[in-house]
This record gives sequence, structure tokens and C-alpha cells, in this order.
Amino acid sequence: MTSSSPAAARPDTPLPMLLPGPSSPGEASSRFGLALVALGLVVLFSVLNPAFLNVDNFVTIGVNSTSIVIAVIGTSALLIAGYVDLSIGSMLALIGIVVAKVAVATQSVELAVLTGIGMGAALGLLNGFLVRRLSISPLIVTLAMLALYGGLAYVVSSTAVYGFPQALLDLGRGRLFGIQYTVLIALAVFIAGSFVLTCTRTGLRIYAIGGDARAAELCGVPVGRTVVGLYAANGALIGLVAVLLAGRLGSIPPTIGVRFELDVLTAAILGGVAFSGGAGRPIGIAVGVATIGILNAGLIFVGLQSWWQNVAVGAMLLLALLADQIAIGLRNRGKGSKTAGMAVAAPTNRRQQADGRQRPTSTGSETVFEISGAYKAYGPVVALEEGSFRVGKGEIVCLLGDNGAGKSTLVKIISGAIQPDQGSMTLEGHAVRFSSPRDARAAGLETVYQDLALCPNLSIVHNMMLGREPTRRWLGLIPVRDDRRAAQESRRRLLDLGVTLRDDNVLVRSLSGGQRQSIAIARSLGEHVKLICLDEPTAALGVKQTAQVVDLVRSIAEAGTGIILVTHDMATVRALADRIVVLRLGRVVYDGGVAGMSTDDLWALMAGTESVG
Ligand SMILES: Nc1ncnc2c1ncn2[C@@H]1O[C@H](COP(=O)(O)OP(=O)(O)OP(=O)(O)O)[C@@H](O)[C@H]1O
Repeated sequence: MTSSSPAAARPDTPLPMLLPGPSSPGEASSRFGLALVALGLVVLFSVLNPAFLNVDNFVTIGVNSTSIVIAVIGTSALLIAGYVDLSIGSMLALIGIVVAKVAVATQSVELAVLTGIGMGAALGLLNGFLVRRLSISPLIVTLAMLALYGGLAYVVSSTAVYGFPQALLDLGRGRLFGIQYTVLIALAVFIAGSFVLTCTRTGLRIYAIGGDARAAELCGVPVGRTVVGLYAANGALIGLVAVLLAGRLGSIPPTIGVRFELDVLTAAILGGVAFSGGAGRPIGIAVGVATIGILNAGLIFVGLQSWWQNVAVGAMLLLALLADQIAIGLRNRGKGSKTAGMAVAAPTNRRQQADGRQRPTSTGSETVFEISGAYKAYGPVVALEEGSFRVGKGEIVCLLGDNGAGKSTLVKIISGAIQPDQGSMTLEGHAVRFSSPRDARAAGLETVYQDLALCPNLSIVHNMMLGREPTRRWLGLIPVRDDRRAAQESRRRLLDLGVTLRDDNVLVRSLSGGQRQSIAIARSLGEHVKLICLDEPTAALGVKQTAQVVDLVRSIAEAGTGIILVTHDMATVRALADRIVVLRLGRVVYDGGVAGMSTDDLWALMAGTESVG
């Protein structure tokens, strides 16, 4: 770890645009390799059939790829969030047939468009709801929907439907300045989708969910709502594809969606979207779509039977998944090898300096938080029998206890993750009751969990601001993420805590354990935070990193925030505790100072083998 000069971290330093997404060598090279694959295909098909290299041919490839261009943005967003919808081909067939029937029956283009997009959104919503509700793999849920929608398409009509109103045909075949409407619509959808993914708050949250859904949830991201919304948006896009296809082709057979999902998924994954979630960029996705378009057209051009397209696209998908796995392997191998240029500076106003002098306790200070008579049982197991203690303003209270003593249960109650069967809490003298961690956070009580609740695929700045991203109006109209303000805000917070950065655009995945812990603690510290609950902040850290975190915790307390620290690390207890609260078999058995106690005394107190007066 290297420390950086204060100038390097000055809040007014201009920042580049901060984009979430991949930065590992494996992912970058797979996109570069893909461009080469696309070029190689063009050369190969041109050699096999010189007529392939023709402007008209590429225009046709572009027009034929419009359905994939529209659908790939929804599929990519789902994949980035760590989800998938395999049913889009069958959904396209079902919506296409229904749209066709409505268009023929009413001869109204408006009704056809409304039916397509509305039905798509409804089917997508259903898929999203089932995926979240059933809590099983989205692969299985949407595979079932694939069969269901595909079958229903044949129930509605087992033969092709045609006889559409002229306005629908005009929509599919008309041109503006010589360019087909369908191409313009596809480009508009792709650009709008890319804008949402890279420039908006929702986009960042989609990457965050794919990086670590639980961490995103703990940071206040509404994961369930976002995922269901993504499925609905994806369905609406499939509805749009169905309408445009009806207009372009002039008839819709129930086989219209065959292999569609395979083409779309392959384009997205070839384009660098990680099947494992959390990564993928529009530029790569565009190259992926182009590759699939060239491949499909080229195979027809050289006169191969259609099943060779299946073979080729299937092989491409396998290769892309393999590249994805290699990228993950490379990333894991390189873990920890990079330094982020981050250090915790030594503040000058510390109550206890590095020489270990005891700092004065603040046991008698104004109470910021109090819990009384907390009781929690899981069936016959009493996890917490009597949890009562207080925390003063700026006081550090260490919560100690042997395994199974009830510490986690008490912390979960305080943080709103579970509700006690009995007991009460006050925050700054007011009675509080939290029905969720979000409630607790809103009241000014933050919890930093042992597994940190950070998204490894996002930058330090984005992690610091996740769930409360500042926004601005682009062109005075469209709300976009204000990454510059986010960076300034996050730097200011880190500097206040003595954490200086050389590069806050680095991904959290490349930080060391101590650096991550510092970021996790710093991100929990908003302006209105009155109490922070830290769960084993120094577990699994080395000596130097532990000292860094100890410094950080101390400076937070000095600023007046109350701290509850759950730890098994007696050196940390001795360095930080104003007071200790010891739990044994679900009961508080000691609440007082640590002065004069040896580490053995502390262990004995937890184990119940010695009494301390
Ligand atoms: N969800 C649950 N269902 C049933 N029993 C539980 C549940 N959660 C905790 N317990 C039980 O409650 C008791 C206290 O558990 P708790 O996790 O609070 O202890 P702890 O002090 O945090 O232990 P550790 O240090 O090992 O994490 C244990 O006996 C545990 O098995």
C-alpha cells in the first residue's frame, strides 16, 4: 500500500467519467479478440464468396439484425444484474401471433403497437415476479416459460397470420432519408439503453446487483423492484420487436422466435457481458451483435444449410462462455496484486496515539443509544435471553462473547435485520423499533457487516455513494448520475477520516482486506449517523491493516459517533474499548471498563471460568 500526497486527493481535482463495468485484462482482451473474430469472418466469407463484400449486403445484415439490436439491450441488462430470460424467443412468437391477430381484426396500427408492448411488459413482469418469488434459478423458471409461451403461440394460431393494415406494413418497411424506420428505432433503443446503463443511477444499481446483490440491498438498492422492472422492460422490448417484425415481414408464423434467444444471448456474451453478472459495456455488445449478424448472413451466403447456423452460433456461445471463465480465473489470480494507492493518514488529534497510551473513556457521556431487556427465541432455542446496555456519544462499546453467546442476534436486532420478541430501544432518547435495516439506517444507525457489503465490480467512489448517488439534469431535463459530485463527496468523507486516495476510480475487487474494511466503514458514515455497529472489523486482517482500521474507528468516535464493536480480537478491544459488554449464553454478564484486566481475564469472563469484580 502506498500513501499519497494530499494534493493527489484534493476534492477539486477533475475526474474522468466514471463508468462501472469490467476492467480486468481478460474481459478487455475478449472484446479485442471479438473484433478480430468479426473481421476474420468477413474475410473468410469474402474469400468463399466474393459477392459477400458488398455494401448492399452489409445494409441487409444491418436490417436483419434490428431485432437482435433491440432485444440485446434488455438481455444484457438482465445478465449484468446476474439474471437471464431464456423465454424471449417463445415470448416473441406468442406476442407476434397475438399482435398479428389484433392487427388483422382491428386494422389498427395503434392497437397493434399497444398490444405488443403492453403484452411484452406484462409477460416480462410475470417472468420477473416468478423468478423473484420462486427463488430458484432464473434459468429453470424462464425455461419453463419458454415451453409455455411457445406452446401457447401454437394454441392461438398454428399457421402464419397475415393481412395487416397498410400503416403497420409502412412502420416495418418505411424509410426516413433512405434509412428504414426499423433501423432508426433499433438504434434509438440501443442508444437509450446504453445511456441508462452507463449514465443513470438505475444503470449503476444494475451493475451493483450483478456484483453482489446482498451488498447492494444493504446499501439501500431496491433489488427486488429493480430486477422485476428489468424483466418487464425486457418483455416490452420483445413486444416492440414483435410489432416491427410483423410490419417488416407482412406475416407472423408461430415459428417466428425459433433460436432467437440463442442469437441474442450469444451476441451479449460475445460482446463481453459476463454470464456471472456485474460486467459488460455497450460498445462490446454492439460488436457482439455485428459478429452474430455477419455469421448468420455469411453462412447463408456460402450456401450452407440452416442447421450449420445452429452449430456455428452454439460453438460461438461456448467459446464466449469459456472466455468469460478464463477472465474470472485471471481476475482471481491477479487478486490483491494491485495496489490502490490508499492510506489512512495519522490524524493529529487522536486520544490514544500509536504508543498505546490509554485514552480517557467517555463512559459518563450523554447516551446516544440504549437497548433494554431484548429477548429473542427461534422455536425452542433462546438465542438472546436478556440484552441490555447503553452507548454514549463518541463512546466505543465492545460486545464480547464466546461462540453462540448471542452477539449476532443482538446486532441483528439493533440493525433492524430481525425483530426481538421482547425489549425496547432508544436512539437519542426517542423510542425506536426497526422493521428493516433500511428503517435503522434512516434513523441514523448503520451496520458494517463482516463480509463488508461492498460491490467488488464497482469503483471506490461508486461503492461509497451506492444507494444515495447524487444526480443532475442532463440538458436540464433528463436525470443522470453526477459522478463528479459523487467523487468530490466521497473524497471529502474519506479525507475527513484520514483516508487518502491516489486513485478512487479503482475497482474495489483490487483492494486489500484492510482497504476494503476502511471503505466499508467510511461509506457507512453519513452526516446524520448517530451510531455505527461494526461486526468483526479486524477479523482476517494483518497487523498493519488492523492498525489502520483501529485508527479509523477511533477517529469516527472522536467526531462524536457512538460505536458498537463486535470482536474476538483482544488487542483491538484493549486499543479501542471505552467499555465492554460481555454476553454469555444469551445474557449480559459484565458491563464495565477494561482497565486493569489482562487478556486472560477477558477470555475467562467470556467463558465463565472466572468472576471479575
Ligand atoms: N436463525 C436461527 N435459528 C435457530 N437458532 C439460531 C438462529 N440464529 C442463532 N441461533 C442460535 O442462537 C444462539 C446465539 O447465536 P448467535 O449467532 O447470536 O451467537 P454469536 O455470539 O453471534 O456466535 P458466533 O460468535 O459464533 O457468531 C446460538 O445457539 C445459535 O445456534
